Amino acid sequence: MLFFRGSPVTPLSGPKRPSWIWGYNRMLINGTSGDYFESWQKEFGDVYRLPTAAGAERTVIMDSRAIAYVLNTNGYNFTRYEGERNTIKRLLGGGILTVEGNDHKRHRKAMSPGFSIASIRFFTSIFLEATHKVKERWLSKLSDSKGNDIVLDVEHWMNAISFESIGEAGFSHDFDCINDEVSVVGQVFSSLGATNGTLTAAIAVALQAFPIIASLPLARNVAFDNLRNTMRDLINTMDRKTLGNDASDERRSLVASIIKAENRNLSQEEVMAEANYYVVTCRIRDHFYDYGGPFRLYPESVLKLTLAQWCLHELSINPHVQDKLRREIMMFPDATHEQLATQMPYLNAVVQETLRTHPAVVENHRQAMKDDSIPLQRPIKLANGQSVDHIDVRAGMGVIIPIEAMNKSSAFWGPDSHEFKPERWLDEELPKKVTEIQGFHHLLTFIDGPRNCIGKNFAVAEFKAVMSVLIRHFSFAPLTDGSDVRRVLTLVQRAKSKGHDGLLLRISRVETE
Ligand code: HEM
Repeated sequence: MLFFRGSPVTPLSGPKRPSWIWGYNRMLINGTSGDYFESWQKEFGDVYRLPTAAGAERTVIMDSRAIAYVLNTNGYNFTRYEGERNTIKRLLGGGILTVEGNDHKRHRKAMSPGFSIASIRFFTSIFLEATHKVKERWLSKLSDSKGNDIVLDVEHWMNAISFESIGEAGFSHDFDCINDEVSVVGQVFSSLGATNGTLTAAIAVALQAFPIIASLPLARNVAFDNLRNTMRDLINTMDRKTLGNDASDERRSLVASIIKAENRNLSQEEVMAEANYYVVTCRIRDHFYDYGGPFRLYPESVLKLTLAQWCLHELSINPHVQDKLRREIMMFPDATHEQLATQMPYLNAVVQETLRTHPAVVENHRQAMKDDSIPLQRPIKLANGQSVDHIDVRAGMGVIIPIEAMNKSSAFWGPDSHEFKPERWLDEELPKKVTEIQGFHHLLTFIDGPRNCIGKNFAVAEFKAVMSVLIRHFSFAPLTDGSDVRRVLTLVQRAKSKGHDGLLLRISRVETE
C-alpha cells in the first residue's frame, strides 16, 4: 500500500486541507504540534479529522475513553503503520517494535525482567556514578575559571551522561564519553548524522510514497548497517555465559537480561534487534515517532535526557522552584534509589511536571487493522449537527493521539495548563477530566496499554538521579532571561539557545557544607 486513504465511517468535522502534498504535516513539524491540536480541539471538539500528507487524512482523538480504547482495551487492533514496521526491521532488525499481538506479548515477557525494581535500583547506582563524573568535570572547570560562574552547553553533558549510562546499564560496556574518549560505538553513532526539520519533512513525504528509500544504499542506511554490525560484534564479545546465566539478577545489564531470555523465548536475531533498539533508544529513540508512515528513523543527537535539559531550563527561569527543589535534595546527601523513588515529593512533582510539559514524543500514530467502533467519554457533534457517543472506523483508518496537547490542553488542565507548576501535583486536586485520562499519572508521555513504554521507570530513575546530583552541587541561571531558548521540533522538542546548536546555561557552584 503506497498511500493510506482510510477515513472514519462517522462524518467528522475538521480543518480544511491547506495543501495536497503536505496536508498539515509540514506545519506540525515546523511548529508546536500541541498548540495546533489544542486550537483545533477548541474549534472542532475532542475528535476531528485532519488532512495529512499526500491527500490522506487521519482522525485526531482527544477523548479520554476513546484513547484508552485505542491504546489499551483494543490496543492490538490499532497497530504501528506497516511501512514504519518494515523500515525499523530493515534498519535495526525485527524485535519488539515490529511485532504485534501474541508475538508482541512474547517479546514483552522476555524483556520485562530487565526493568524489574531490582534492575532499576542497580541502574540508579550507574546513573548516579555517571552524573558524579560530570559533577567533577564541572567543578574543575569552575575552579579554573576567573569568575563565579561558567557557561556550559547542557545538552552536550546530558548526552554524555545518557550515553555513558546506557553503555553500563544496557551493555555492561564503558562507552567512555565523559572523558572525551570516542569509543567504537561512539564513532558509529556520530556517523548516524543529523538532519533538520524541513529536510526530515521532505523525506517523510517521499517515504510515504516510496518506502523503498529505506533500502537504498544511502549514507544513513549504511550508517545503520554499521551500527548493527558493531552491536553484533559487541554482544558477541560479551561473555554470554557470564552475562546471561551467572550474573546475579540484581546486577544484570539490559542486554544480559535478554541474552538470558534467548535461552527461553527469543531467537538470537530477536535478541540482536532488541539490543539495537536499546542503544538507538538512547541515541535516537524519539525518531520512531512523528507524523506517521515509514519515515521515522532519521537520527539526530537527541537523547533521553532531553527531559533533564528542559527541566534545567525551567528551573533556570523559575528560581523559586529551583530553590525549593534544592532544599529538599539537600536533605538527602547521598540519595539512594529508594529515597529518590519514594521520599522526595517535590523532586517527584518536578519530574512529573517536566514529563507533562515537555513530552519527548509529541504524538502517537496508529492504524486500525479491522473495522471497529470507538466509544467516547463525552458525546461529540458531527459536521451535520448530529450528536454521537462513539465513532465507527474502517480497517486502515489512521489515528493520531496528540500526546503533548493531551498533557497541556486547558480543556483538561485548566487556565494555567501551559505554566510550569510542580505544585499542581502536590497542593491541588487534579481536575476531574484529567483523572479520566489513563497512562502514567494521567499523562500520555509514555502512552498507555500493552505497548506503553517499557523503559519508563528506567527513564524516570535516570532523570531523578541526574537532578539529585546536579541541583545539589550547582545553581542554574539562564544565559540572558530565558527568552533566548527556543523549542526546536526536529522530530522531538529540543531546547536550543538562540544561535547555538545546544542549550547554554550559566552554572555556579553551590556550597554543600
Ligand atoms: C523520557 C524517556 C522516554 C519516553 C518519553 C519514551 C516514550 C515512549 C513511547 C511514547 C513509546 C510508545 C511507542 C509506540 O508504541 O509507538 C515507547 C515505547 C518503548 N520504549 Fe520508551 N520512552 C522513553 C525512554 C525509554 C527508555 C530509556 C527505554 C529503554 C531503555 C525505552 C524503551 C522502549 C521500548 C522497547 C518501547 C517499545 C514497547 C513496546 O512496543 O511494547 N524507552 N516509549
